[in-house]
Amino acid sequence: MGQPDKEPIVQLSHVSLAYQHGHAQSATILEDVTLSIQRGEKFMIIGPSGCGKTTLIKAIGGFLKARQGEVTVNGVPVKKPGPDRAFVFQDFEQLFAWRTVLDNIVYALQVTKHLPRRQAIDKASFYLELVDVAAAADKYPHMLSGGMKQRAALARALALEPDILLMDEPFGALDAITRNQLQLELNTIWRRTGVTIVLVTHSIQEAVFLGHHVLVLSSSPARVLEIVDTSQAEDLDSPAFTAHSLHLQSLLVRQDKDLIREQVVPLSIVQ
Ligand SMILES: Nc1ncnc2c1ncn2[C@@H]1O[C@H](COP(=O)(O)OP(=O)(O)OP(=O)(O)O)[C@@H](O)[C@H]1O
Repeated sequence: MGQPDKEPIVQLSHVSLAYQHGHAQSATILEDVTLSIQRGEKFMIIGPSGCGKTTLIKAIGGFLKARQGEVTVNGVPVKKPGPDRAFVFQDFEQLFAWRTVLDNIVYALQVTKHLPRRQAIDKASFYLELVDVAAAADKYPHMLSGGMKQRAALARALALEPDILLMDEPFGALDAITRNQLQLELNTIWRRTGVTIVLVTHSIQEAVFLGHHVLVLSSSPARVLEIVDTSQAEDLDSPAFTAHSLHLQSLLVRQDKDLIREQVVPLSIVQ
């Protein structure tokens, strides 16, 4: 696996966060979270159900404001969402239902990057090819399988050419075979684009397979339990893969009964 640059692109410094509803505030969700994400790395986030994984990437995305501490991207404090950060969610219904796949991307490029239509079509077509969904360019979202919808959502996010791709359980609702294919393809896309990927997952195996680093959050309020270097554990049959998987499982064993149930035996990845 290639190594990311040794230069932080995202930094969280003592970030604490609660949800604000008018004058009322929720319980603390993130507590004193400090971490660095290197430019060009694949950074995975795991933790117990409901601990605050989505909250953390939304804070990086600029959708939530820290109550204490600071989130910076490229050294600049994050105040709001920006085109340097693109999201892919678990939900299959991320695309506009009334636009074709191609038009979904063209529209995003026109609104966000103010590209002329011809240029937007060329760029959209390039990224549809890259994620292998060009054949569906003229289809509407309801005509696509779940896997194709996720490919299209990924193409739209990549077409914005963000510095950071923020992915919230992007493969969580897919069948095992499609999920494995998309994991492999995400690695290929990452090699071709070098984009920094921050990905939330419930799967230890996915985290170890894809990640250079895996952040393990504690149960509520979420604190950093450990950041594990998994950059040498891409090979599913390797002792490193099994050792990291077991280590992560042991970290979570008292935190989340859903993760305890997950098998740590390496998946057979479909090539
Ligand atoms: N808008 C909101 N207002 C108040 N509380 C919220 C809001 N959104 C999320 N929460 C709470 O914040 C906590 C963390 O939620 P979050 O979605 O970040 O967790 P998660 O780890 O991503 O969850 P999951 O494992 O289910 O995907 C939960 O207790 C949740 O109920």
